[in-house]
Order: sequence, then structure tokens, then C-alpha cells
Amino acid sequence: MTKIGVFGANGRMGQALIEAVEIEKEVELAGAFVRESSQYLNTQVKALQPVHTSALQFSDESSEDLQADVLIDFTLPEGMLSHLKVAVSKQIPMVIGTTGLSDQEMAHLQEASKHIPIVFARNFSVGVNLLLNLVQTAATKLADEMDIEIFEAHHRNKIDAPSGTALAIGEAIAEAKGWDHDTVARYDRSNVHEAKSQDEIGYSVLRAGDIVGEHTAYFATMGERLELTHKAASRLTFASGAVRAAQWLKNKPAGLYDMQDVLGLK
Ligand SMILES: NC(=O)C1=CN([C@@H]2O[C@H](COP(=O)(O)OP(=O)(O)OC[C@H]3O[C@@H](n4cnc5c(N)ncnc54)[C@H](OP(=O)(O)O)[C@@H]3O)[C@@H](O)[C@H]2O)C=CC1
Ligand SMILES: O=C(O)C1=N[C@H](C(=O)O)C[C@H](O)C1
Repeated sequence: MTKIGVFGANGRMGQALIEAVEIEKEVELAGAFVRESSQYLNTQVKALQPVHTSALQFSDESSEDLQADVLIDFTLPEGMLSHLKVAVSKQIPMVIGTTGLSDQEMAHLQEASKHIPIVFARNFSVGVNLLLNLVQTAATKLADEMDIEIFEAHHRNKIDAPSGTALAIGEAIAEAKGWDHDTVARYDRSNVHEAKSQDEIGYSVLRAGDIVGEHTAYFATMGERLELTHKAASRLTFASGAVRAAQWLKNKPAGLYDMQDVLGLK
């Protein structure tokens, strides 16, 4: 039995994680953690998530007696970093899905992984992790004069853009091509008054309504176009993947792992 603690437990992903823990038989909820200032502190977890049957209450993430076999964080970069400090000080493995990290924030995460095992993934679905392999095949097998573009669509409340997944797809393509991603990434063409070059990766973003998460990598040339698309229909997909990662991580040595390690896709 793996005891799981969920940070940001009142958030969209926090709620999906609680549901995923409830569904999976080999795990149990050790804690549903919210900020000290949260209106949900000390209220029943099920008041927010009606399908949840646990009698647990939301508890304070800064509490001294916070305990779990594995902690899961899908919050914001600032919150994730403070949760990471807690995990390192208590020597608890951590699964992290928070996106929008700066290079400096990523460096903190890498440093922490010298002390505890961490799974960090910008997408916990099986499909997207397979897609990361498929785009590398397309990038290496297709002719060099392909235009490469990545499109992503998410719900109106998503803060970071492009999505972590879009960037992971772009980085996978750049790696396969032997390109430096930061050099070839093109986020905005509004001031570029010239034709598309074939050694760049263009990104475009849509934010609307309740879209859970859609990503397409385009490989296009004269006369044909290959589109590799993934569509997530429910946040439970990501949450179940994170719970699976937590079970996999429980007895691993310190280090930085990703969802492809968990799924054996490397
Ligand atoms: N890797 C993956 O597969 C996926 C990753 N994500 C990522 O997960 C993250 C969360 O997404 P989502 O659930 O939609 O967002 P929500 O806004 O619904 O939830 C964010 C949660 O983080 C908490 N939080 C924010 N700032 C802090 C802080 N400084 N300290 C402590 N807690 C904080 C919020 O608490 P409060 O309510 O008190 O503000 C809330 O509980 C995003 O980065 C998103 O991109 C999402 C889906 C899949
Ligand atoms: O914020 C979201 O919702 C999602 N975020 C992740 C990302 O940035 O790629 C994963 C998923 O697409 C949903």
C-alpha cells in the first residue's frame, strides 16, 4: 500500500488526484494539503469532491506532522518549490506535474533530486509520452525541408503558455534534429516579415472554455502534411498517470526520473 499526500488538493488537478487515489486499490490518501490561508483548511475533503468517500479533512501543507510515502504536486512553480523543500527535509519522494518552470526553478528541482527521488513530467498521460517518441521518429525519418509547427489548446484558466507538453514535444523534436531548442523555437511571428524557415519550430496556442488538453505536431511540405495529435478527455488521465508514477517511485534511489522511465518507453 502506498500512502499518498496531495499538495494543492483543492485545485483542478488536486481534485482529480484525490479521485485517482480513491479508484486505485493499492494506494491510499495520507493527506490532502492546502495552503494555511485556504478557505478549505479543516473542511471535509468530500465537500469539494462529492464522489470522494474519505472522511479526511484538508490539512495544512506547512504542518510539522505532514506525512506520506510519496507526495504529489500539481500547483504553480512558487508553490511547488516550497513543497519540494518540505519533501527534501522529510526525505519523501515526490511526483511533480507543475508546468511553467523557469530555468532557475528547474535547476532547484534538479538539485533536490540529488537528495530524494523525483518524477517530473509535463504530461502524465500514456499517449503523450508515446507521442514524444513518435515525433522523434518523424523528425529523423522525414526529409529536411519539412515545416515543423506545434499547436496546443487548453481551458481558459491555464496560466502558462505554450503548455509544458508543447515545449516537451518541441524539445524532443529539437533533440532528434540535433538543434538547440531555445535557438529554433519561434513563439511569435507578428514581427517576422519573412517566409517560414525549415530550421525553426513554431508554436501556437489556443485558450478557450473547458478544453482539457490537445496537442498537435505538424510536419508539412509541398503536397503532403503529417499531423500527430493527442487529445485528453479528462484530468483523471493525468492524475491516474501521476498515481502510477508515485507507486513506481516509492522505493527508488534519489534521482530525476520522468514518465517515460515509469512507462518503460526509453
Ligand atoms: N503534468 C501534467 O500531466 C499536468 C500538469 N498540469 C499542471 O498542473 C498545475 C496545476 O493545474 P490546475 O490544477 O489546473 O490549477 P489550479 O489553479 O486548479 O490549482 C492550482 C493549485 O495550486 C495551489 N497553489 C497555487 N499557488 C500556490 C502556492 N504558492 N503555494 C501553495 N499552493 C499553491 C492552489 O491553491 P489556492 O487555491 O489556495 O490558490 C491550487 O490548489 C499547472 O502547472 C498545470 O499546467 C495540469 C494537468 C496535467
Ligand atoms: O494546465 C493544464 O490543464 C495542463 N497542463 C499540462 C501542460 O502544460 O502541458 C498538461 C496538460 O496538457 C494539461
